[in-house]
Amino acid sequence: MSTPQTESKRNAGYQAAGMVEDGMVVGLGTGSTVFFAMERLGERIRRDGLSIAGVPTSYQAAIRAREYGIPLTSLDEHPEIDIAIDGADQVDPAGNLIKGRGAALLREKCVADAARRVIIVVDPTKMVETFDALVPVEVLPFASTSVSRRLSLLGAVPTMREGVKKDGPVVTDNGNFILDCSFGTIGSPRDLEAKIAAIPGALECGLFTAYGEKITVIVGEEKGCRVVSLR
Ligand SMILES: O=C[C@H](O)[C@H](O)[C@H](O)COP(=O)(O)O
Repeated sequence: MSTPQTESKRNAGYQAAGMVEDGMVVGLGTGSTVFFAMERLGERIRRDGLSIAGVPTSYQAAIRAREYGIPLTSLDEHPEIDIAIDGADQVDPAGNLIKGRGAALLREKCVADAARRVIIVVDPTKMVETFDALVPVEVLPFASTSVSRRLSLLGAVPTMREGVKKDGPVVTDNGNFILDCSFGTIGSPRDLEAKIAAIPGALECGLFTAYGEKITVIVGEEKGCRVVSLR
């Protein structure tokens, strides 16, 4: 059943797909919103002969892209990406992001970093003034307890993400665990990202604060969508 939120996601995804040009290498994010962009890209490939290659950020993105007929390539083949389309869990007015609800944050950050332009597609519930969502941290299983302790010292309440229809921890596409960290309200996302990055065994976190200059945020509405100007 289609809900207003689904329509918002669809409108954002379709708008982003319209920004892709012939011949581009496209980063394909993970999650429910970016799937609409992939759906529309698949239509453009079939209907208009659009020629692109996608770099998937997860098994889920790769599987869905194949279903939509989007040819795939890799970050090894294309260490520079023309445009990446991805979702987010929260977006602040400067274009900082929290990502990783789907545990794809590590590859998503590699792709965002490699991309010349990043299009973030969200529904209006994701737009916030200040971050307060859980920050996922991908951790090396060997170091999960020591990383958890260090995160606690930074003020987090870390919880190991558990599988659904699988007992025990979520194992990411990279073979690691996820610690979901509650920090309450986050005053300086950039500082926090840097502090987490300095913990050995914390492989990446879901705070994305380095890409505001190349990010365009498309907020889908029930009817249409708007492009947000970043402050
Ligand atoms: O790991 C998952 C990703 O960061 C997603 O892009 C993010 O969680 C947003 O997903 P959705 O579009 O389903 O809300």
